[in-house]
This record gives sequence, structure tokens and C-alpha cells, in this order.
Amino acid sequence: MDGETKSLESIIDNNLSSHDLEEFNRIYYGRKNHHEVPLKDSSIAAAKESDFEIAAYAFPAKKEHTRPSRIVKVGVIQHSIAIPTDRPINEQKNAIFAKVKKIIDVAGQEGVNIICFQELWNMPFAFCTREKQPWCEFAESAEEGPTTRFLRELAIKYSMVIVSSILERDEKHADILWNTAVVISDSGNVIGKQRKNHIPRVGDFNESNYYMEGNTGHPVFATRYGKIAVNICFGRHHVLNWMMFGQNGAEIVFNPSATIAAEAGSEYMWNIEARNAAITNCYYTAAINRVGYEEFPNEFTSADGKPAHKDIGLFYGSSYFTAPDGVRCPGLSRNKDGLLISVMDLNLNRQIRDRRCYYMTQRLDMYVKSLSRVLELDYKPQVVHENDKCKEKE
Ligand SMILES: NC(=O)NCCC(=O)O
Repeated sequence: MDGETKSLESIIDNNLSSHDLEEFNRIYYGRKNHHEVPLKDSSIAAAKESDFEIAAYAFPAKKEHTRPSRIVKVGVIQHSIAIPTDRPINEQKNAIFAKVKKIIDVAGQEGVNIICFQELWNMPFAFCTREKQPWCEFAESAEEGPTTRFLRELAIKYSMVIVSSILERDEKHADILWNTAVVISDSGNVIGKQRKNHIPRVGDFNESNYYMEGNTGHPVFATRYGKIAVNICFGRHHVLNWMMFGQNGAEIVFNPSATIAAEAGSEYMWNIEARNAAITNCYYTAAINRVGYEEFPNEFTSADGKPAHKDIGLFYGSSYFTAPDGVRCPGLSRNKDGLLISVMDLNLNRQIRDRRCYYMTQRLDMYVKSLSRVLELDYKPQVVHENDKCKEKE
């Protein structure tokens, strides 16, 4: 069964000699030593008591002559839902609040400056069902809804920037629903929001029945601790989505996700996409996934002839950070709630840009011209056939 493998790391750690493990770490993660950061005893005790995993890793940069280091502590939280999906909506939401608050409190005590949760963290991922009731009742105002009000207090208490992915109901625009990440500043104000740009139409991810592609573009939020952006789940398959956050100056891009091991979510791609985005765009990325199985009261079908079922599959957690040089830390487990902390020096972004020149060599002008041709109705793909060469010779 899916849930049995704790993590990729556990398979490796349990089966390699210390020499081979060091070599594996060097080749796969990008460094022999994970730069583990010690945690407070009280945090370890709280994590044990509330049954969540906790780990912290550093991504240092070289000391510079002209700029001080810009060390930021960034946290991500992955978690399962708290009570069964047939319970009243507000009860479900409040139970998730109570569970996640314990993890946020530990992050606050660890001095985390910016935190991000998984996609639609305050509800079950019910879009597989295609039912509108009662799931649409989870939707709330991004600015004034109960989730933002709940987080606002914690943001102020811990001077923490919080990225909260919710089902938004836009009350000012005829109650339309959106999949929205709300960015709350350390002073408790909503700085802005990112609506999901790419909506899946794959497997049981029936989200397009509920909301449309976002209309907020690629904003970068200038927070007290750094410039951040949010590429919501399915957007991680779209390289231009990642690219635009880089063009707008993002230093850290979060990828709050809800994804499963089956083909629709493709676990084998999870470890590549956010990492590749960090490399090509020379910024930090954080990929965050839900955890566990979520069973719904009514069966639904997948339009594939297979029997109707009540859950979408295992959300496999495995949240992780990647630095702009492509070095990554071990992921959280596949089946347990967790808090992953990264102590990152944001100076590394510019150091890597200077060293690797990916921005300088990117040829945007060429692609703008090519892409504008692609959009023309009578576009002919630039394909050269062997026969064309022969014709040229004649
Ligand atoms: N939530 C979401 O967009 N999931 C789609 C499946 C995937 O690509 O991960």
C-alpha cells in the first residue's frame, strides 16, 4: 500500500553505507552534508506531543564585501485533514485550525519569518467529487474571512508573513469562487493575493468545475523579509509561470500543492519540477503537498470505467526546499504532518545569477517574436524535413 513508504530519504538512509550515503547526497541533493540546523528542545517536544515531524536545514551564501547577509527563516507546513469530511463545515475548518495552530506556534518559537501552507489547507480537497454542496461553503473572503482573521493574529504575534491558500469567494464580484493564495504581512494586513493561474483537467482533479484560471497575473509581494511569490500547484508544470515570478523579482517562490501518487499527480515528477524552477530562475523554491487520504461521503467515478470510489488517493507530503544553485534539502515524510524550516541567505540568488548568467543569456527577445508567431491562426511549425534539404540542392 502507498502509505507504507515513509519517504525517499528513509529508503536511502536505511540501505546505504555511510560512504555511499555521502556520495548519494553529493550527487542527488547537491551536497554531502545537509547543513541540519539544531532545533529547540521545546520544539522537538511539542512536535512529538502533537505527532508531527520537524526538521531544519541551512542554505548559506558566500560573505560579500558590499552587502550584509540576508538571512531569512522560512517554514512550510504539510498536514492531513483533522476530522471526517461528513462533519459540519465549520467544525472541519476549526479542527484544522486547532491542529495547524500547534505547528504554527512551534514555527513562531523557532523564529520563522515567512510560512506557507499546502494548497487549500483549511478544507478537504473535495473537487474530485464534482459536488457543489456542501464543499462550496468552505469558500470565504480573502480579506475578511475566518481563515484570514485567524491567521492575522498569529502573523502579528510572531511577526510572521503567512501565505494561506484558500477557496476564495469574491463577494464584491457576484460571489465568484477562486483558488487563491492570500499573503498576510507580519503586521497582519493582507498584502495581496495570487489566484491559481493553471487549473488541472487531469484524472480526478475536477477543479475546473468550481473555479476559473486566475486573473491576478504574476505578482511578487515585497514583504519585510524578502520578495515572495506563489505558484499554486498545477502551475508547477508550466515553466513560463515560474519564469514570470523570476522576471518580477521573486526571491522565494512557494508552490502550495495538493497532489497524489497516481499519474495525475505523478510523484516521480514532484522532486524535479520545483527544483528545476529554482535552478532556471535562480531563486529559492518551496514545494508543499498535502498528507493522507481524504474520504468523501459519496462515491464518484473517474470516467475511466473503473469502479466508483470515495477518495482521490494518497496525498504524499514530501515537502522540500531548493536553493537557487539547485541544492535541495531532504523532504518531509510521505505520510505525516510536518514543519520544515529553511534558514536561507537570500544573497545566494544574486551570487548564482552572476555566476551562471542564466538571465543574461535568456534571449527573451527571440522567444517573444517566436511566440507571437505561434499565436497566429495560420502558424506553420518550424520543422525542417530531409526532402527540403534535397530540394534546396536542386
Ligand atoms: N491541485 C492540483 O492542481 N493538482 C493537479 C495534479 C497535479 O498536477 O499535481
